[in-house]
Amino acid sequence: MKPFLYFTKKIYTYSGKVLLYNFVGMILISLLDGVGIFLLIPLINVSGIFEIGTKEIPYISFVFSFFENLPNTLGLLIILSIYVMIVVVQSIIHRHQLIQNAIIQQGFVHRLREETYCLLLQVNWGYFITKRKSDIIKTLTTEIGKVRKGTNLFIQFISSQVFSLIQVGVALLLSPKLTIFVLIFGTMLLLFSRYFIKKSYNLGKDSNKFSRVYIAGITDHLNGFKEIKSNNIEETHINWFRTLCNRIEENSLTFTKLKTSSQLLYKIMSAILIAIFVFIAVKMFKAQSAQLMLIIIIFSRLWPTFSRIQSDLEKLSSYVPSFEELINLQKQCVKEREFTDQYLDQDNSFTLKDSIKCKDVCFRYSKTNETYALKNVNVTIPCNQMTAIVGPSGAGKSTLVDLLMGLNKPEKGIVMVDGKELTDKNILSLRRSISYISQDPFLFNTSLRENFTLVSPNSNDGEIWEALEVASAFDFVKRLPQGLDTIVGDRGIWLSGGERQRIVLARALLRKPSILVLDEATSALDTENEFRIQETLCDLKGKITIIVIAHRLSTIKNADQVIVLENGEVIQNGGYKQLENETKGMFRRLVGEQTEVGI
Ligand SMILES: Nc1ncnc2c1ncn2[C@@H]1O[C@H](COP(=O)(O)OP(=O)(O)OP(=O)(O)O)[C@@H](O)[C@H]1O
Repeated sequence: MKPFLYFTKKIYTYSGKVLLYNFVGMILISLLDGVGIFLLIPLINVSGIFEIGTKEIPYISFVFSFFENLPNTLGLLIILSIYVMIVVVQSIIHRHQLIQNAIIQQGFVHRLREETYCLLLQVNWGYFITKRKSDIIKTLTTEIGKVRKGTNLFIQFISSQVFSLIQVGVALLLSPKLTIFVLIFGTMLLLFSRYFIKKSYNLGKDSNKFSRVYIAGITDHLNGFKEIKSNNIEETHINWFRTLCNRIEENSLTFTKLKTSSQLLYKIMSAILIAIFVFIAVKMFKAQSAQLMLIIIIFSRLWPTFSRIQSDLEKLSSYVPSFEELINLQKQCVKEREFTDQYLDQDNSFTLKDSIKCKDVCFRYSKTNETYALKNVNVTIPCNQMTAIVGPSGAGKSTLVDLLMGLNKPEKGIVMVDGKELTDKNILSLRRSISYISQDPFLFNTSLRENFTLVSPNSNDGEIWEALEVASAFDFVKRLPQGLDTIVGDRGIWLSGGERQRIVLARALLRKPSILVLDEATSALDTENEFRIQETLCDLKGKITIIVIAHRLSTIKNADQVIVLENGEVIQNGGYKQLENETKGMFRRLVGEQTEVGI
């Protein structure tokens, strides 16, 4: 119940009074439906199919006697006119209500998507890397869709409960004993149906689990498509897929069986009860036609209500896991939010004037993990110079860079920017002045031009070509038949690794950053292009601050400072030449190894 109230409150906050009008509309439609049914009694009387003694029907018998006193044809015409009017009014309200409902629902789901997506983009990096991307995609697509359906069903459910209450009230006026009898049996059956509701919830949970495994699996397989093809392991993946699809099919069939079983049970119970009741009424209490009519009307209107409640509750229960999943994601995002609103409007005109410093910095990815990724790190990155970070794989190079950019926060120690501690107050300004290129250069699946303008919206073609020139990408882009309009494929797959790296470098430079961070960003370049990039970086020295992580040491020959990391600790720090001359240092060993293998 709680998750539904949570989203109903949200839908009300979004739509306001329109939701209430819609709610009233739904009740009105049901009421008119009820009135239409009651019209049956005078209709039967007037049409002369058979005579119902309407005087025995309490409270409303005067309405029926009004028709009885009219000439037959006139009575019939009036009743049929009222019937047509009711249907027309009901249909108009229904149409209006459906349109309003669609507007509210679409707007609500739009809001919900946007809200969740914004929350997601505001979480801290540490939390994000613990989440599986496919799970997030699933919540943002499938689960939000189910939440929309579930919320709509819940609102309909509540409105039909209001109408049921009105029906019960009318039925109590007409025949209290009979109504109480129906209510007692109905409630007993509803209690009995707890089994079905619980089962539906569990099936809903299973269905969510299967869809999570399904989306995650497909994403993994598509990402590793080349590995699958080149290692000829398609069969293994097809088998995995087949087994999962079988389980999804089974889950869906089990749900249908459950739903139909409960409905079957209700229908059988309802037929047996009506039969018993009519038999007792006719044979033992010699009920008159009007009373019989009442029994049939009350049963036929009230009993399906219980059946509907039961089936709605089952459906709603199957949606609960989706509600829980979305609420959990939103709550986690709020908890893991990187900044509060007050820090989002930071001045973006930051330029590094002195240095970024790490003072006694310690960091580990999880508090439960004993190993620190960085231990007592003390380094200074001077402004407008080139600093290289080197070390064996897993030494902590990327972790250190993430800390310098404020993506990770130190567990102990501080990071200082121009003498001020890096906190929520200045982190965004710092990041706005950084251009970062990762180990795995990423391009959006669109044209080259759009890849530039998405990052730097005000740049024109001239500036883009300039940046391409600086990044040694001018010639190859010029040769492409579509030039800047070339589409690059998923993550830029239609370009070679080296071409991708040069485009990403050009894109980073186009932003005219104050700090340029390259995390293994030139590893795929050939010697000629690497040399040209080295020259570019050399030209940029003195104008911007450059931080380079590189395994290939030739890339960092021009570095002003080299920081050598091992097992999370800084083991050497100094100029390239200085460290090369330290005979016992790791750096000299690394240089030696690379010279030997000719890197
Ligand atoms: N998200 C993470 N969760 C847990 N541990 C991590 C995570 N990322 C990195 N680590 C661990 O932190 C240590 C440092 O990793 P980091 O990526 O900084 O190394 P690196 O020097 O950049 O390595 P490489 O040169 O291979 O990229 C490694 O032991 C790694 O296993």
